[in-house]
Amino acid sequence: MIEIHNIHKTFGDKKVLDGISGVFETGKTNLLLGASGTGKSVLLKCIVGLVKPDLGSVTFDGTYFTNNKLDIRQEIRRKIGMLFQSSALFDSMTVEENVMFPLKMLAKMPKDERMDRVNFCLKRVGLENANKKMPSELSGGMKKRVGIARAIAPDCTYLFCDEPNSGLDPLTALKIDGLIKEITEEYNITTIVVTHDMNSVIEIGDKIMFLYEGKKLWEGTRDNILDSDVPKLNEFIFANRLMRDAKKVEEEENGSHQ
Ligand SMILES: Nc1ncnc2c1ncn2[C@@H]1O[C@H](COP(=O)(O)OP(=O)(O)OP(=O)(O)O)[C@@H](O)[C@H]1O
Repeated sequence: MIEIHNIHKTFGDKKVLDGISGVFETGKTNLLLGASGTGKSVLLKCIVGLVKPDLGSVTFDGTYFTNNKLDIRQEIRRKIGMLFQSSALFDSMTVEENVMFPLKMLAKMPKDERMDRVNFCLKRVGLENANKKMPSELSGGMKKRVGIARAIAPDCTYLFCDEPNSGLDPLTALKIDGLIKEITEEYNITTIVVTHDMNSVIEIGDKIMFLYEGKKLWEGTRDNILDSDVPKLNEFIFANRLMRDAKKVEEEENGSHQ
């Protein structure tokens, strides 16, 4: 479980995060949802320690992270896997070398054990025969899969995904979402996904935090998001025609039951 308390961040005179608190649960896919520029990525970076909040704290499974001693922060960082928007694979390395990379950096693991772990992770994401391929030979969806394999390779406890669906067709996006959710549940990790994709909300939103202009306006699950009474959230959701239709069906069904 990750807890954040009263996170503030300002760049120059622009307040980007304005006192955000909340809990991200273990074994669940926790979404940070909001329109472009609302501070989702900055909040994610504050949580992983890539950006220092001006005020506020982050706690990983009860261990205080922000401003703690370097060795404690490093210990927590070792348990974090990251999947970046662009997949961020090393273009000059094969798939196998990309997934091996964090194992070489972080773990004192014998070579054959490292290789077993790489093969295990590639198999888990459905890429068992791609070891020797170069990133340039892969489709967007395959690159995301390699990114996921690399993120989970060091046996992560926390998984952070920044817009994992960007640039993917809807069917591939669905598969990547499904894979993230499956892995989260299978290994009981705490996953945070930054997204503005309503499909992801409906497919994998176990817990959703909606941000607007640096503030948390709503928190809930995919089961109650269509019933929110927060105007800014409704504006965001029902900009999507399918969501408007879903709401209409729900209202008609409720009407017919009364
Ligand atoms: N290092 C930085 N220096 C100055 N401003 C920044 C920096 N990082 C982010 N910002 C600003 O903070 C605001 C929030 O950015 P952020 O990337 O968190 O938005 P977002 O909600 O993730 O949007 P998107 O969905 O488009 O990625 C933006 O106005 C952005 O320009």
